[in-house]
Amino acid sequence: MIELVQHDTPVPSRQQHTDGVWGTSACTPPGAQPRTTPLYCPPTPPERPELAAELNRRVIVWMTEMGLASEENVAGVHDHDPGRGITLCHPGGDDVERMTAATKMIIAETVVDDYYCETNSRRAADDQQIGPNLSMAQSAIDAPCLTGTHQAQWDKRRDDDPVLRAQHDAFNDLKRFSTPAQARRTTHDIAQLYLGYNAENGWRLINRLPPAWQYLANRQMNSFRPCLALTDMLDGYELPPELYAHPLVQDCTARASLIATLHNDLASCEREIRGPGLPFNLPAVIQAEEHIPLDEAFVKSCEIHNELIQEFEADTERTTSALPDPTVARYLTGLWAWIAGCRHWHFTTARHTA
Ligand SMILES: CC(C)=CCC/C(C)=C(\C)COP(=O)(O)OP(=O)(O)O
Ligand SMILES: [Mg+2]
Repeated sequence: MIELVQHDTPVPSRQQHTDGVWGTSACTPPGAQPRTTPLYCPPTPPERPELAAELNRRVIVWMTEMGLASEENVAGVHDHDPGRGITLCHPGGDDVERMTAATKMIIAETVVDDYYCETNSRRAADDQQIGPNLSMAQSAIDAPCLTGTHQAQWDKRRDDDPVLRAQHDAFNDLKRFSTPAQARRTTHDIAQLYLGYNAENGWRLINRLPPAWQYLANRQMNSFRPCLALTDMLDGYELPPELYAHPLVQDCTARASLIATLHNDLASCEREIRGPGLPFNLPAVIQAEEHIPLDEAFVKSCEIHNELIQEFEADTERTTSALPDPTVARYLTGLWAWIAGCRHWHFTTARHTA
């Protein structure tokens, strides 16, 4: 039985006034203490700052080799602090090489989002290449088998693009520590991730946010699943393919991935609502669907998170009862650890609190 504790989470009070001026909303009278709402999660894991700094140092060196170490991107690494994220989400992890490979994957998957999908300075406002770009990003980790001439053309295209080169190189590094089945897991999860990226773009093109049910179904794919599913590789064991593919384990992995990604939604929602383009996070979706203030939508989002985590408790108990193999319990403990670390990482990293 996992211990869940109440993490009092600050409720955003900022919301746009009718004249577009940001300020303290009427919900929080000046001088009042910020409102909080409970988020139920396992306890916060320990910090390992030296290891986190070493992982960040290593990935910045790697980004330089990939041609991705612009001043903005390096500053972004320090704000995002993926090295700290990996140490928090893998509290038992002690293999620096494996943890570096996992940190590279976070960078690689984030740059695909930043360069090919998000509304920002890296992407032309009229860019319509998300589909072809995501197809190439997937090919960079799931190589096409072409004729010699075409293969050479694809290899050159991949190597000429820092984003594609980063996918290819990070995945090759990950494969050094993965069984073929674990590597195939990652390939599949990232293809799903790109489906999620593409769906967001579809809503961006029509400038509409989806209803909450549809947003959450997509967020389960547009999620940290490629990271959570590395938990056995990082700890140097393998959940056997037939157990990983078991529907009960699949349900646990999917639900844990959604829960962890909602931590991103909650922690980043104010920044995203203030930023350019449609804000893709659960509070913004609920606010738009139910026509309620941001703070109420945020509280409802936390209630959905808490309901999901209760479901996840039931999922894991059902799964360990049905599948008594100790490797299953070890894997599920890794999913819980990812949830615990992800919450703390997101609510304390500069990327979301600045
Ligand atoms: C590292 C990884 C597998 C990410 C996949 C899902 C993803 C892009 C996020 C969880 C980030 O969410 P978002 O697009 O909201 O970005 P911010 O970090 O909030 O800017
Ligand atoms: Mg976000």
